[in-house]
Amino acid sequence: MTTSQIAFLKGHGTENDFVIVPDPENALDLPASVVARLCDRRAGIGGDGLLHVVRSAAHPEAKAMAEDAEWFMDYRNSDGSVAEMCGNGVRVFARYLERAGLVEPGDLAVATRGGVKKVHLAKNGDVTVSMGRALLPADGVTVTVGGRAWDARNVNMGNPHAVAFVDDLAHAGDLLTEPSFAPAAVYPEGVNIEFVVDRGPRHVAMRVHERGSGETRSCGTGACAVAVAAARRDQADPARTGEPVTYTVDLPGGSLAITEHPDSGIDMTGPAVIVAEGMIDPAWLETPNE
Ligand SMILES: N[C@@H](CCC[C@H](N)C(=O)O)C(=O)O
Repeated sequence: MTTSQIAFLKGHGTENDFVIVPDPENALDLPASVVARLCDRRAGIGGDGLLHVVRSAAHPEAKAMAEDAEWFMDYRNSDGSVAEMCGNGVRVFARYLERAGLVEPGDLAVATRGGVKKVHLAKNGDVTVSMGRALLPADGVTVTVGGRAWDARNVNMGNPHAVAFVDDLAHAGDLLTEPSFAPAAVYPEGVNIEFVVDRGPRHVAMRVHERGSGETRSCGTGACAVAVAAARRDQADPARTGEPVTYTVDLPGGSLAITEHPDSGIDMTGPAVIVAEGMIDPAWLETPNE
């Protein structure tokens, strides 16, 4: 880690919160241990994850996308692990780019490990991300908490999800530990697990246990996975009906609107807010136990 001052910002999307570290030329060494310390809610800045803001051309994982998207979201979970995609993160990332004057307001593209995502920053503060298509592997998955078990739907939004429809969100328990899932081989890289109840027509509520972060107050890719699973359950698959379908997904931190189109994938709309900016104390960074 470098000893010079490092700028950071803090932001959130429906209370899925992130430490944002601008590093255009990819000059910082951010090992998992440093990310975990920065995301620590008591001894660090605190966040569900970290958004490392790097020019695509300067990052080996993003170089190939540099012509289509100038900026790469190098996303990390709060335990320091790498994830393919973060739906709330990409909205907050776009909000940061606009605020910093690094992109024009309106439409932009962001490179992620899950591919290039098109983003629209609306004047009312909402940000819409085109998330691409969901994959629906046919594996049967069971999620268990306490004595209860549910059949879950395997949905891949670039990152892996298991969606379980439950009678009561309280049945997910305290989510302080990861729910068990089987067979483990379906998710060799781990999984994000969503628990869902119905609230009304095309309206659901969910809780999530995120891989690498624990229970969070929102998960954008999770909300998309839930909307897709609900549409299949409700016989409203746009590829069959030819009509787009929109679900409102309530999460502990707010609501997201998820629209699945017959041929162009999934749009997710919700707020994205920058709440603070500051400098990381280099002395703190250099003394790992403080
Ligand atoms: N909160 C995110 C998802 C972040 C990544 C996830 N924990 C994983 O490891 O796949 C979102 O808003 O999508």
